[in-house]
Amino acid sequence: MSGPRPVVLSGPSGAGKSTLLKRLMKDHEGVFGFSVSHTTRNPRPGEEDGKDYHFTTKEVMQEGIDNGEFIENAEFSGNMYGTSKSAVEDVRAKNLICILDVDIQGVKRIKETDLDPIYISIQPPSLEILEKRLRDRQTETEESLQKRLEAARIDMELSKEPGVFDVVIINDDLEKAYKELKDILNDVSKPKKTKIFGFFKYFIEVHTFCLNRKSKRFKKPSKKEMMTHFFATFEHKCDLNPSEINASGKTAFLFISPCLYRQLVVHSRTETNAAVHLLRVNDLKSVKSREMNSIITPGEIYFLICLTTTEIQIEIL
Ligand SMILES: Nc1nc2c(ncn2[C@@H]2O[C@H](COP(=O)(O)OP(=O)(O)O)[C@@H](O)[C@H]2O)c(=O)[nH]1
Ligand SMILES: Nc1ncnc2c1ncn2[C@@H]1O[C@H](COP(=O)(O)OP(=O)(O)O)[C@@H](O)[C@H]1O
Repeated sequence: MSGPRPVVLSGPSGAGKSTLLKRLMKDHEGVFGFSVSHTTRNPRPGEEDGKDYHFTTKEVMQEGIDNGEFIENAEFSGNMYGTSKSAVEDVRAKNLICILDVDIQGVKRIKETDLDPIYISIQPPSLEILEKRLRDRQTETEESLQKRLEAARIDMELSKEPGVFDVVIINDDLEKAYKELKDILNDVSKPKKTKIFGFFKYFIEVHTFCLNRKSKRFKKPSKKEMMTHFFATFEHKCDLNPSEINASGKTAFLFISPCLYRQLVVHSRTETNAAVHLLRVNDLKSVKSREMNSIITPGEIYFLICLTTTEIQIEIL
């Protein structure tokens, strides 16, 4: 799948996943998008259908599962939960980093797919504290609380196994846990390695531009600025394979950092760490300033490449 790596948040019910997630989404609007799961459990007060979950029935959900509409699904505390393909695709279509909140069964299922996310486990400091938080939350009956605690015991054991999670965060102090999560996601949101499938023969126009730090308006960089950026040393490589391109005849705009552009121009078969951002728009004027701000750092010089296709495949590894 293309785009930045998704993020899977898992951990026992009551560990603090939703609390951390909600804060993250609020503080980083336009960066992360939540994969809205389906569930057969009843909505809690304040939960919104289509935002927190797609609340559904067992029959409807089973039909969707049978029709292959789900990436994964699991039973938890007597209810069905599942991630639909469209939940993830909706987030990716908006160019956002997809965050999934799934239980340990979901983690295992996702590992069998090609989603390739970062796996983060949020753990409580202890089972006793978890129980207290769940009781204080006042969302569970005694029966569902006991089921959650039972699942939590298994989850807490499994999360200690090496290789299951990339990172385990102990949510003792909320501020500390939030900072840890933010730091990890900060790394994730920077593309590490980018694979680009050949498109340079489809260039129709190349512009250089820079967003003015103060006015936030575009300006053409000076020759000196350009040269400094353009010839900046870098040792990354870029893998180009023109046969992979699937031209549709439309125009797309590719915002590309100078070092990668230079690699493309020199036509070398190398790899790159350069940040690449693809905006699927047919008209530059339609790019909202919020989208632009999440892509472009004011003061840095970019190349804007107009391409004759919207079907460029960019895989961020
Ligand atoms: N496998 C799977 N688990 C999910 C999904 N959505 C939520 N869950 C998990 O289901 C469990 C129960 O979620 P929920 O009923 O919202 O309770 P809460 O986690 O205590 O707020 C949690 O461990 C979630 O991570 C999903 O789409 N797939
Ligand atoms: N670090 C923390 N310290 C104290 N209470 C917390 C902390 N993190 C979360 N909580 C509280 O614990 C309860 C469970 O958190 P929640 O985010 O709903 O967990 P989850 O989504 O993992 O089920 C909530 O009432 C929340 O306000």
